Amino acid sequence: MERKRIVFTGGGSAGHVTPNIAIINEMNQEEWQIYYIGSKTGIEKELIEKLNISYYGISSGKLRRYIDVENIIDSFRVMKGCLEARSILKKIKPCAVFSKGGFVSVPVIIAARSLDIPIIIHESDYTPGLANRISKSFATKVYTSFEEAKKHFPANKTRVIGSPIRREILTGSKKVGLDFLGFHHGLPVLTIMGGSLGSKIMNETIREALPSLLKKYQIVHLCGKGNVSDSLSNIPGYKQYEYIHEELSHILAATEIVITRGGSNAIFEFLALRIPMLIIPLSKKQSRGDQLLNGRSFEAKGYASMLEEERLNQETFIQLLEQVTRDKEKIIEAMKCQEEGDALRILLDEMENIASR
Ligand SMILES: CC(=O)N[C@H]1[C@@H](OP(=O)(O)OP(=O)(O)OC[C@H]2O[C@@H](n3ccc(=O)[nH]c3=O)[C@H](O)[C@@H]2O)O[C@H](CO)[C@@H](O)[C@@H]1O
Repeated sequence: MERKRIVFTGGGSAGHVTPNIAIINEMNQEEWQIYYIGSKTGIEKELIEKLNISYYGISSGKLRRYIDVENIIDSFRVMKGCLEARSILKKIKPCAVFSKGGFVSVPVIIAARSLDIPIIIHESDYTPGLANRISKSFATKVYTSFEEAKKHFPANKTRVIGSPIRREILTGSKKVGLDFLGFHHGLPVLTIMGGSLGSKIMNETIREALPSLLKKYQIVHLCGKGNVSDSLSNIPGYKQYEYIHEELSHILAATEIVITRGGSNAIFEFLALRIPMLIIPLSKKQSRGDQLLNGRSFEAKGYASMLEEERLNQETFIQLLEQVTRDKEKIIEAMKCQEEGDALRILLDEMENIASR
């Protein structure tokens, strides 16, 4: 029997790829032939090629919210990407394109639309990114993680489902995590995730606070590419990694508190794992402010405390961390009251649905 064909797209940072990985890992490859269209050099290429599925790299331009001469060059790259995506899609003839957003998805969506291929998009953030704002009118179906994001999309084709989380993230072992880290049971584990790309300001603040933090915690620091500090590599109770792959589930199973950027996928994973969070969102100066809104929403629901980057210093950081440590049980109780949907199942059913039409 011929396999059903589907194309995934999304990239630029891991947050636009890990939900795709969650779905791909659940699809039976004897029934589905899965393809991925991403950029030629982005993180999606590295993460997807590990899965052993066909990967196509296309030209793509950065989508900027400000005026820049680079925008002219990038608009040509996007046009080139559209033509490349169109010829790939014509060859594959998929039953649908699933997009997680990020700038590389735009040419793929435009090409899919021009070929009348059904398009499903998922928006992870409180407000849509530029790519999904462009894509929304072309989409057949839109899914969102946040209830509050729904109003930005056409009501008749939008559904709130939460975040599709990699199942393996939820099945880690504390013992394996502690063994991997070389940590003991005596002090709680604090994990720091500065977003999939790391965060300079978070890295600096944490490293300055290390002497006092290490009296109370064992620390895992996911610090982003090129940010491992050799001078700190032999400190007992402190482990740094640029990016963690398979071991993440075990590290999180061993984690008591997490300090994180406000990236949607990460915070939904911590919520599902009931790990209390201190969220330090990317500021409005460096982004459209989506992480601030994500963080505020989680704080209002009692899942986290939030510290805005402008207020971040040693004192506020330690104070807020102590607050989360004190409120840990209360936060976990609030997390347990969250209505649990199965976003992954809903998306898999949707794909079966489209393929059977
Ligand atoms: C700078 C930027 O544009 N950030 C955006 C990006 O964040 P970013 O790419 O940081 O994405 P998220 O925080 O949403 O997700 C990161 C993903 O990477 C995984 N992970 C991370 C570190 C690691 O060592 N190993 C690992 O597997 C996490 O478990 C998670 O699944 O996409 C998010 C979702 O649209 C947005 O909310 C963010 O604003």
